Amino acid sequence: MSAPVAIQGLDTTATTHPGLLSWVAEMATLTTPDRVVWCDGSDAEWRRLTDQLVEAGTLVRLDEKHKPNSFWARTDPSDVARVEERTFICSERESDAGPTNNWMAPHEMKQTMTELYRGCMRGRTMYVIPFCMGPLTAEKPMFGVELTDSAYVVASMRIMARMGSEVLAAMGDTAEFVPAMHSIGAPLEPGEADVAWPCSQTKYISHFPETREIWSYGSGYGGNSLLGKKCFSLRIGSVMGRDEGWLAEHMLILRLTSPAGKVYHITGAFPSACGKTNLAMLEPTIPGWKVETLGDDIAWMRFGEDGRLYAVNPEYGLFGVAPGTDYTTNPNAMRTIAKGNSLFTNVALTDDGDIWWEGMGEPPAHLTDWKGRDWTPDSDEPSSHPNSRFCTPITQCPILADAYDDPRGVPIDAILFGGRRAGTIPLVSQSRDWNHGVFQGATLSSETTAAAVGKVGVVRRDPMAMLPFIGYHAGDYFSHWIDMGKGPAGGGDADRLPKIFYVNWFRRGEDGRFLWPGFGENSRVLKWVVERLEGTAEARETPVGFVPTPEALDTDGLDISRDDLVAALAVDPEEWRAELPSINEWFERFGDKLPGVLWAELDALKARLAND
Ligand SMILES: Nc1nc2c(ncn2[C@@H]2O[C@H](COP(=O)(O)OP(=O)(O)OP(=O)(O)O)[C@@H](O)[C@H]2O)c(=O)[nH]1
Ligand SMILES: O=C([O-])CC(=O)C(=O)O
Ligand SMILES: [Mn+2]
Repeated sequence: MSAPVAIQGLDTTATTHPGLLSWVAEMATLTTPDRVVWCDGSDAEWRRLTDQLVEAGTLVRLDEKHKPNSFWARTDPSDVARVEERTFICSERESDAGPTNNWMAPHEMKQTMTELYRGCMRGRTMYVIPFCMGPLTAEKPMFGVELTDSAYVVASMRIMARMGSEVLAAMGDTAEFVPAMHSIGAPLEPGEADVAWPCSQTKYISHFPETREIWSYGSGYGGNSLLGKKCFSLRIGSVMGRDEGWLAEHMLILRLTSPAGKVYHITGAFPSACGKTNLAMLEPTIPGWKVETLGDDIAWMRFGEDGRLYAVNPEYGLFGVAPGTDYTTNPNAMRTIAKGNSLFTNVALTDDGDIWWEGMGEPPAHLTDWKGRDWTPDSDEPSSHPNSRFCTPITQCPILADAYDDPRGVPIDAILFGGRRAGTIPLVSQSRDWNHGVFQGATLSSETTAAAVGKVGVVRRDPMAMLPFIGYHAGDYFSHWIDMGKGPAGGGDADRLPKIFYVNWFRRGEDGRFLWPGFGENSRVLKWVVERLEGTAEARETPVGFVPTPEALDTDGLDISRDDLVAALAVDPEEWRAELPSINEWFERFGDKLPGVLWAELDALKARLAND
């Protein structure tokens, strides 16, 4: 094809990587932006972009005395969360996408989206964002390049991922990278005035697992547009992990130090808006225990030479749920954002240039709500969208662990699976062994939240909290988990594997109250977990695993009634028997792809419940 008509900035000296140059030229020719800008990740670039976004009305600068170098953003009211219905895994064969994903043939999707992309950046700038998920010092750095016509995406990516000149230089001329194409899908005709949050009603979030490409169209919102996050680190990452023998998971990573100075590392997979950020930054309420943060959303786990599983956080920032975040629930998140350099999306603005959301103490007498309207405590609707977010550098977290930048990661002692369930699931149970833990993960269930478009509060299976993020057939994903239990190259030692636990902070009493106080008090559960690793904590064996006796949990100084504690820990065979048909139905969806060991686990559970 002939060279594109002079698009300013295409003739870059920023890189001599031939594959990158030709891909950028191809996409610029297709989308016809006015200019192409190669992002360097500098402070000057951040200032330029945020000034421009303020000018355009997308951002409002917050008052320096509250939140320095920080901004308030409001999206289009239709563009507020991940769009699972519009998310596709475009593997060559439909059967490789499996029953939990939307599928379209790659050539068909590319044809459809090529027509959408044609001219879609007219009147706009195409930004080229070289990024790296995980430390640049990794043996094999995980490069990606995102092309986008959204300056908001560039600013957010600067917080969420290592990006810019340093990454481009490290890529050299030959590095492999994941091409991640993004457009908001809102071309501007000459003379046409822009809106504050341009986007399209037509949305596609497409993944091509075989060629490891991402094409996103129509949305500017978080998980739909910051393509290093869910799209690369989870959907494409899970495919890489399957092929290369590692795990890409929707997990927080924390370091826990006991009063005796013993160090443990724990990961936790809870569905979106079910407590990962809060647990990752937890402030223990029990004396002498210390938590340090390593990651709040994504963990890449590989075997080390010692046969242990090591976790790395591929991200560089926190994209946290705002409502409910406060000095009483998550003080470390509050301290992180207080340092500024953050973007706040779909929260409320105070009259003196700070942000506010539900759960942050007493509401001020007047606010501007996430839709830009006047808001008072008498208003009918909440001031902030339930999926409103703070986007803030993880390096500002006051309890960030020093191992955060270590490309080897940290050795994992325990994995927690968790969901949001009003009943049935006890506060914590320990799996009998690895395969039983995989069964707990594979049957994890949770009430839906506002993190994805759709009805909230519906119980659904969300295996390993990865339902919307597994980039291939979920049955094969379960097999991969079972195989990981055999250790590196199948020759592992079960003792070196992390132990698996299932938690539920969200069980409710008959009156609808949460039975367990949660947040910082979850340190009591973490304490029990590591005491189980040490073999010192009491548990009773139940049909669903080992559950603490009420005495085994440290409740010193905790304000909880004995009845609530017992109810939080209860395993009611009746409730569990009622759960079995839906587990059976769930497993049947995977046909012969469901590993036999998981059917065996279900049979064993049925047998234990029958005897109970
Ligand atoms: N009752 C109760 N609520 C909690 C607890 N931990 C978190 N929450 C609430 O759950 C919601 C989501 O918490 P987050 O920690 O942001 O969830 P997340 O898993 O990081 O969410 P994503 O960023 O969407 O993946 C917030 O409203 C919290 O206040 C807990 O221990 N108990
Ligand atoms: O992806 C997003 O938009 C936010 C997030 O972390 C999740 O939903 O799990
Ligand atoms: Mn998440």
